[in-house]
Amino acid sequence: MGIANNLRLSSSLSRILHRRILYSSAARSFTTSEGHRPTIVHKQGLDILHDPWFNKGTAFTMTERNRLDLRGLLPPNVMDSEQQIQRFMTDLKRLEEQARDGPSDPNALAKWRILNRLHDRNETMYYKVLINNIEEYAPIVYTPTVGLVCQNYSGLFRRPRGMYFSAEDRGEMMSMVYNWPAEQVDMIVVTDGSRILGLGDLGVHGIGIAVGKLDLYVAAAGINPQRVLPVMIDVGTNNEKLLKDPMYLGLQQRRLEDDDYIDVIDEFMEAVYTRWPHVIVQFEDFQSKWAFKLLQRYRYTNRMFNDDVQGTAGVAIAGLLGAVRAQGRPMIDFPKMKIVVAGAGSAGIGVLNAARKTMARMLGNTETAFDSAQSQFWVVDAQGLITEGRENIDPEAQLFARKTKEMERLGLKEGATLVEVVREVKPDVLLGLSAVGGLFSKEVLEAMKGSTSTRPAIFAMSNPTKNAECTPQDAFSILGENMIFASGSPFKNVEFGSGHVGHCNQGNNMYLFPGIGLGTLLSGAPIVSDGMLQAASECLAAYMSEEEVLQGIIYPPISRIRDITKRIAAAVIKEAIEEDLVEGYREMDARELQKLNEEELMEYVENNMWNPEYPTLVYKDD
Ligand SMILES: NC(=O)c1ccc[n+]([C@@H]2O[C@H](COP(=O)([O-])OP(=O)(O)OC[C@H]3O[C@@H](n4cnc5c(N)ncnc54)[C@H](O)[C@@H]3O)[C@@H](O)[C@H]2O)c1
Ligand SMILES: O=C(O)C[C@H](O)C(=O)O
Ligand SMILES: [Mg+2]
Repeated sequence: MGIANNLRLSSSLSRILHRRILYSSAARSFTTSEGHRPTIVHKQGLDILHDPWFNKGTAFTMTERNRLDLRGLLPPNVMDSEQQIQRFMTDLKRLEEQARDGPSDPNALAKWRILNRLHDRNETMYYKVLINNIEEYAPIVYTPTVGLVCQNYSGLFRRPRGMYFSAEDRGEMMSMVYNWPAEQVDMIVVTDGSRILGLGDLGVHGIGIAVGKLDLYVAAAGINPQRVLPVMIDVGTNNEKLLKDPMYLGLQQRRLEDDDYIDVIDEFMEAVYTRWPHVIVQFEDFQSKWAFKLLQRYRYTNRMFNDDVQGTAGVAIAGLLGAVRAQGRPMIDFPKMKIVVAGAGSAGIGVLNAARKTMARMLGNTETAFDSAQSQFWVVDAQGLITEGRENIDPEAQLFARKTKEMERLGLKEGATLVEVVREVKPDVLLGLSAVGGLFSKEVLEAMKGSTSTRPAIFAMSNPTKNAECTPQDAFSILGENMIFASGSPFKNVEFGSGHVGHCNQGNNMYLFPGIGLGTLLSGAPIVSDGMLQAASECLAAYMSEEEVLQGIIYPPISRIRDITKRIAAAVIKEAIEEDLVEGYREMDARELQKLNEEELMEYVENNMWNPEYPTLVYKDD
């Protein structure tokens, strides 16, 4: 704190000095190093970016950014006004093209723009619109449209939202963090843009994901929008197109690696926790090689979690338990399920680890229980079935490598194809987190007909829509009305004509992360423990009634997201109390929190959720 305060003092001192120089030089018609007579402004930071008279957006020079406390509030690439206009015009023209050959909803981007403009003008109204119409607009501000937004970000960028820390800012982050105007920040969603949905490395344009996730934090969890902060850490990009694109908004250099990379993330973490010691940091869409390492690095000392690894795991477990119940079987039959997983990245491995632990717990947590649980999974990645025969196997996937001898008995070899695996294993569940659209081809789905389950389940969890492993139409048409279907992106239910409906569940981590964040915040727990994550997942699993699961409805509709989030937050707090992790929040201290019964806990959560209502404003000069 001491260092931060000193930095802060010295940065305010330099601001005053700058101002003096500006004033006196203006009085003497002094010219700047840029050769122009300066315009005196009485604003700094976000105030100047939000003022159409003075705002220059990405054209603020580095000198001006330093002088006006703008560092970190804009993407790092400085552009001249010609480049800015070119970027704007390219985007304007693209709108016409999108109307012709755009995504399934040709108006999705136009809707995003209109909502985004409302967000800039009137935050209360924006969230009221979003909450009241969540079913219609979640797919615009969140998945899948948010993916398209990130892909088109250089054209869509207008007013910055959130903070940018780049590799060029090393050594400066501790002071830059004070450029953010809010004294309190509860929730940060941070990405390095390296794996945006299933769209790959989108570099600095990945900031859209952090913005979209935080929109759900406000809409679903009632986190105060004045206390959320989307963050992009720009360590470069390995996307060849972006490296050459003159319109790219980020650093045009290859990604930092090894210790250089870790140093940047460490510096960012130190800066934000110094200014806001109680903030929760959600890591989002980091490529898997960093997702796991960073999670291990910070999870035991910081209030943080990785949504793709841990949030996805919880949502998948809840859905898998739903699929067991949908067969009319009790949840404790879960360890008998045979599960084929396509994709062994951050999400796939996260799901596998959590599912293995859940099964082992149900079987008594003994060594044999873990062995037996492990044998329920077959994992296929880009190189096919993972066995012990795999060379250079990822350490995270090692646990799930199948024994060569056992596989030979099934006629399967190292690297066997997905269709071969499905044909031989006859799994209850086929779950995709591969980011490969259409991976569950006709052939694979035909092979699933051999499933030994009375209600086979397909989880096509990859995002956005085009990356889904299959559509519900494909799955239901081949596997019949009785199957269970979930997808990461929203799809419409399938009508069978006979009045019967094939229910399309949205298996997306949006059902968990808002409740995990809110519960952690209100408990004051210093870390997000495995138990808290498990409690969140169990709460989601228990949310659906017997009648609903029997109809194949294993996740709630998004219209109920605020209600489920509230319950999940309460379950997370309850678990934190049981683990003696609570430290309280604001006027609710740990001891009082421990005394609350379940009903009071729900009330406590509800009372701390922000609602989009206009407050009465009174002017006070300070
Ligand atoms: N529904 C959700 O809530 C949710 C949550 C997290 C991630 N996701 C989605 O999951 C996908 C993967 O995310 P990730 O972080 O694990 O990505 P990742 O890049 O870390 O992993 C992708 C994995 O898929 C494997 N793969 C590639 N081609 C394959 C093929 N032909 N057959 C089988 N496997 C193949 C790769 O080898 C790798 O193991 C993304 O589309 C992401 O949007 C969805
Ligand atoms: O962002 C989403 O919709 C879910 C998930 O976090 C993903 O990376 O796909
Ligand atoms: Mg994600």
